[in-house]
Amino acid sequence: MTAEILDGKRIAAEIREEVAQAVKKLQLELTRKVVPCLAAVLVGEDPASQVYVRNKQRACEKAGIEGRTHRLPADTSQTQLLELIGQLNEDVSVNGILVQLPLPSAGNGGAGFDERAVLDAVDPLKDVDAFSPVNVGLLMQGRPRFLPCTPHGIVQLLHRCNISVAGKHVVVVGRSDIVGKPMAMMLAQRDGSCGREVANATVTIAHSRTANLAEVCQSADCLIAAVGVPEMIKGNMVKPGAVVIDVGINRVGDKLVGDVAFAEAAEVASAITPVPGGVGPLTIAMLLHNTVLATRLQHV
Ligand SMILES: NC(=O)C1=CN([C@@H]2O[C@H](COP(=O)(O)OP(=O)(O)OC[C@H]3O[C@@H](n4cnc5c(N)ncnc54)[C@H](OP(=O)(O)O)[C@@H]3O)[C@@H](O)[C@H]2O)C=CC1
Ligand SMILES: Nc1nc(=O)c2c([nH]1)NC[C@@H]1CN(c3ccc(C(=O)N[C@@H](CCC(=O)O)C(=O)O)cc3)C=[N+]21
Repeated sequence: MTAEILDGKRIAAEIREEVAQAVKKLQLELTRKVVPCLAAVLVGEDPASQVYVRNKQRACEKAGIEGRTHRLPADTSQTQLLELIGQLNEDVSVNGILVQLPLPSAGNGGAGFDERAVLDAVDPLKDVDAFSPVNVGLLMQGRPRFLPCTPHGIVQLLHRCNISVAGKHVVVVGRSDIVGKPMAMMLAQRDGSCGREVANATVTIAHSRTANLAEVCQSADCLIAAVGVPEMIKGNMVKPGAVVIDVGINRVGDKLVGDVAFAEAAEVASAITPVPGGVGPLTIAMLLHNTVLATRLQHV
């Protein structure tokens, strides 16, 4: 193996420590004691979400943030879910709201959800995922309030590993609202609003309809895989010396694997993120960061 392993876990710990300091600093600025509070809403039993919720709760506690998880059964109705979000919006002790995606689809006891309507209901000032239309719009315009956690984590990882993508070709495989789309937008920014050092990339977005995906990937100086298909990016799709960022979290048997065939890709790449211990921990660190930012917006 030749590639440098980019230690997301270590960098996430560094960021979490900074967040813990930011919590203390905020508390010194305020006259009455405020403990930042993140409310997560988990409907049903999506496995990637379960991992996330578990790790998030621990990380909150360590950073001096209160984590509350609202677990709802898969057959919860849209109205009930919207009612809970309404309560969390009103509750001044709640600073950040996160609705775990994906919401259960119709069939497993429930009628399914209108995901868009649910995300629209979250108060934009508490929208620590940055999924609400206001926050997506602000990001598109290059004046973000909250940056979405996973892409922001990747920006931080690149920056803190001294990897610049300015002028380079980045291929993002995946165009979801949660990872691929905002990732592509952030890396193409000209003005440093999403992290100066990593902006100015030339970005290609690839997806399930991309023709010649292997060739497109081979042309990437930096390849970011956010697909949700275990180990679909093979070693021969990676350009020698490329930086490979694996966003995928796939449970295969009792193991977590990424979207990249790690061992093969690590033979070719100059640097690569592992799964676990890569992007996942950074997502959580940036969520904590956003929770403190939200608390500041609401109190200062
Ligand atoms: N590490 C972390 O912190 C996080 C990890 N994840 C993980 O990242 C992965 C992606 O998540 P998410 O973005 O939400 O996933 P989605 O399922 O929402 O999106 C997947 C994207 O990949 C594309 N795609 C699917 N199959 C192929 C294929 N064979 N070839 C090319 N493109 C393909 C889809 O294309 P099309 O649009 O055409 O359907 C779609 O754009 C998952 O494993 C998820 O668990 C997610 C969030 C955070
Ligand atoms: N509204 C919403 N926002 C999200 O950001 C969101 C979501 N819904 N739904 C699910 C996906 C998935 N996701 C993960 C983030 C971190 C880990 C994580 O910490 N992974 C560890 C796993 C360690 C382990 O427990 O084995 C790692 O990669 O090292 C996992 C999964 C966020 N997501």
